[in-house]
Amino acid sequence: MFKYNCLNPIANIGLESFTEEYQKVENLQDADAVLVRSAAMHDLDFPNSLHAIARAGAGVNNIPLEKCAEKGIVVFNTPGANANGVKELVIAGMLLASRDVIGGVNWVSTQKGNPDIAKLAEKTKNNFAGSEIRGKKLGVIGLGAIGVLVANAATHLGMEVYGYDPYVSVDAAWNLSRGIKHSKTAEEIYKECDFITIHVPLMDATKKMINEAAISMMKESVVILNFARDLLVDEEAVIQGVADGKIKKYVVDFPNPTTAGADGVIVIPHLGASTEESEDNCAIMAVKEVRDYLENGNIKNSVNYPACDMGICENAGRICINHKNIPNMIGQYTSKLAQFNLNISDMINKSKGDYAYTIIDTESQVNADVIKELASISGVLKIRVIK
Ligand SMILES: NC(=O)c1ccc[n+]([C@@H]2O[C@H](COP(=O)([O-])OP(=O)(O)OC[C@H]3O[C@@H](n4cnc5c(N)ncnc54)[C@H](O)[C@@H]3O)[C@@H](O)[C@H]2O)c1
Ligand SMILES: O=C(O)CC[C@@H](O)C(=O)O
Repeated sequence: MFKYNCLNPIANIGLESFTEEYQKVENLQDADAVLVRSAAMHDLDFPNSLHAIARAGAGVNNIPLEKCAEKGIVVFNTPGANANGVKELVIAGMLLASRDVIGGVNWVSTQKGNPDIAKLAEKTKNNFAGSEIRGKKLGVIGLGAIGVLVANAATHLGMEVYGYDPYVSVDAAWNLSRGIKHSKTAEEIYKECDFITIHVPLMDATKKMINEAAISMMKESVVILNFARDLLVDEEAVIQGVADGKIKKYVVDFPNPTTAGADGVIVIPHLGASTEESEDNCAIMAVKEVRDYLENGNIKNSVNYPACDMGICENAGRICINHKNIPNMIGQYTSKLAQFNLNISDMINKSKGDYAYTIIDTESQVNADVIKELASISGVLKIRVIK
């Protein structure tokens, strides 16, 4: 029996794909796996029983990835599963920044019961008039799952789109519409574009990437859209830019005391992925990843351990080892198994940065003594017997 804990509400359609072999537990300390959305996990203590954390979403800045890797806990996310939901809200954000729909709707609600509202609206509507996005230049920083969809959708709306991503994947590049201009520097985007949208992960290297220096290169009346993470932007500098008349609007999906209620800022309460479809997609993918890992030892879409897949075990035994990426680990495993006269029928070893993962299938079952011997090897972080 496997136990899982949910730190946030996870869509039922995903949880329903856990079999009767799984039990939901209320306490993380009892869990083999945790499902999470945006709950902050940095200050939590993780029990030795915990093998996996699945983020039903893309951003993993709420999870201590290194601390997890050190404990042999594999952290998964669900790449692309909520990208369409975010893309649609980014398009809405561009429209809301271009035309004062929010101001207009708010004005109408102040006229409740006014029999002359229709006539008054015709006189007043000019206050809420705006401009169109067709023909404007959009700069997309970060061409991953979301950035590619935003860039392609914007070209279909008649925008001239510039894309910047020094680490763009081959798949993402293939998926980009041909009309998108490839910017080799972020500066080109800052200097050229009327709308700038960022879709990069929050990491040390990207923190406050939109800062005073970046803003100073931007065009007058630029619109900045941030559906990635608030800490990517120096929001004090943005608010100053709005006050100076340089920035027309800042549209952001992450409310905080700096931006809530600030002039020229449209703050959305983190709704990018809050659609039925995105929540379902993320939950289904997260549960699938957890099940494949707990039941077969396979890793797909991990952010702190390498991808590693040996399918379903058809042999007598399977051992999975999370370990440091240092020399001679495989040599030590094979010689320990040889000491116990265990024949290896299949084996795979993959690494990612400082960490590595090995799956070993054996021709006979492994007993507790073998596991104790393997676990005693320096550099082994976690060891599991799947079969
Ligand atoms: N508002 C929401 O509800 C919501 C939903 C999903 C994701 N997000 C946020 O959006 C981010 C992006 O999501 P995604 O699914 O597109 O992720 P992704 O991993 O598919 O794409 C991120 C892209 O950013 C690029 N990148 C990294 N550093 C860069 C840099 N310095 N300059 C330019 N590009 C850089 C990467 O190469 C990658 O292509 C997530 O990390 C998350 O923080 C927010
Ligand atoms: O779970 C959510 O609602 C938000 C998810 C989003 O921020 C992400 O990074 O995927």
